[in-house]
Amino acid sequence: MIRPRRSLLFMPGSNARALEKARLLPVDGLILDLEDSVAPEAKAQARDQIGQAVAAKGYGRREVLVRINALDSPWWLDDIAMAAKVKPDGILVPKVSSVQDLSAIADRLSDLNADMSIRVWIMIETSRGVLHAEELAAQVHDSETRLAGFVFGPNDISRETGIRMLPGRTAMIPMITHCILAARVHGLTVLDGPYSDIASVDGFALECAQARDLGFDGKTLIHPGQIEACNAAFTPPPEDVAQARKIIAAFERPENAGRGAIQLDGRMVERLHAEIAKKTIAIADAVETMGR
Ligand SMILES: CC(C)(COP(=O)(O)OP(=O)(O)OC[C@H]1O[C@@H](n2cnc3c(N)ncnc32)[C@H](O)[C@@H]1OP(=O)(O)O)[C@@H](O)C(=O)NCCC(=O)NCCSC(=O)C[C@H](O)C(=O)O
Ligand SMILES: [Mg+2]
Repeated sequence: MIRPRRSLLFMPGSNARALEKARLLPVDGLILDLEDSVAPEAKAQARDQIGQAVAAKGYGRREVLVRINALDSPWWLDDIAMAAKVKPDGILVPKVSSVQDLSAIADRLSDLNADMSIRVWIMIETSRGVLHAEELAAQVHDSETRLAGFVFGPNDISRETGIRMLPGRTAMIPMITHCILAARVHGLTVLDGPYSDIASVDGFALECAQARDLGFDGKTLIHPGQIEACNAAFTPPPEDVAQARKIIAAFERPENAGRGAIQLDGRMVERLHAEIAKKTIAIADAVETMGR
């Protein structure tokens, strides 16, 4: 069954209250952060806190990822060792730019004898990472890499390139689309980065709708107030589900058995639309099963 990843909420590993609160939040996943939201002097305490929280296993069906520090930092080896021990669903590695980076992560996990259930997610948030996105995505075919998906990182992209983060993201769309295409070619999940203006309800709703329409599978969040709108944007609405069922039923009729294209309610529908319809239904069913 498809695992819905409409909403994954980042929270600083140093914030005990947030780690506790997350057990009840209606998100599809959590990203317990050791990187940018944790000050250097708080890294060790945050690592311990995340280790205890993950080991306690109170997050139900929510997918739990631990974002470790970047490979050029002094902390990533301790971070990954903690993750190997407490077994979250995955680690999220920031600023991955090359296949060599992915190999370094795989080698370290292997040296630690880490359970193969721990998947590797990478943030595409450097210019080199974007340029190498297809090569990186292709590594999913090497099971040793454990690669599960991409998370786009607009803040770091903006920092490195000078591209400004503006409503509508016009200047960033080419690189977003490049990453989504790379992910799709190799069957990876791809999640949008966070939206920082937590006070802007309308701006956030627009960005969620845009992320969905660009083809992202879901979006990462930074505040509980963003969950509901994000889930709503990435949940197929009942009318789309009803239409999807209608398309599938139409192609199952004996008179349409040999046809590639049919007319349904005044529109042309092809078998590729039946494939899309099946995915819509699978996501809707999975969301219903999760009960959110
Ligand atoms: C942005 C925040 C620092 C705001 O925190 P705060 O001022 O405390 O917010 P509120 O008073 O509105 O909080 C209300 C209650 O909600 C809880 N809360 C807040 N945020 C979270 C959260 N993320 N997860 C769980 N719970 C949260 C508060 O504890 C309050 O609870 P209560 O006490 O019961 O009232 C803060 O939201 C925050 O730290 N957000 C996450 C920041 C983060 O993780 N950043 C890193 C990821 S984004 C990134 O790195 C960029 C990316 O890499 C890129 O390059 O683009
Ligand atoms: Mg970043």
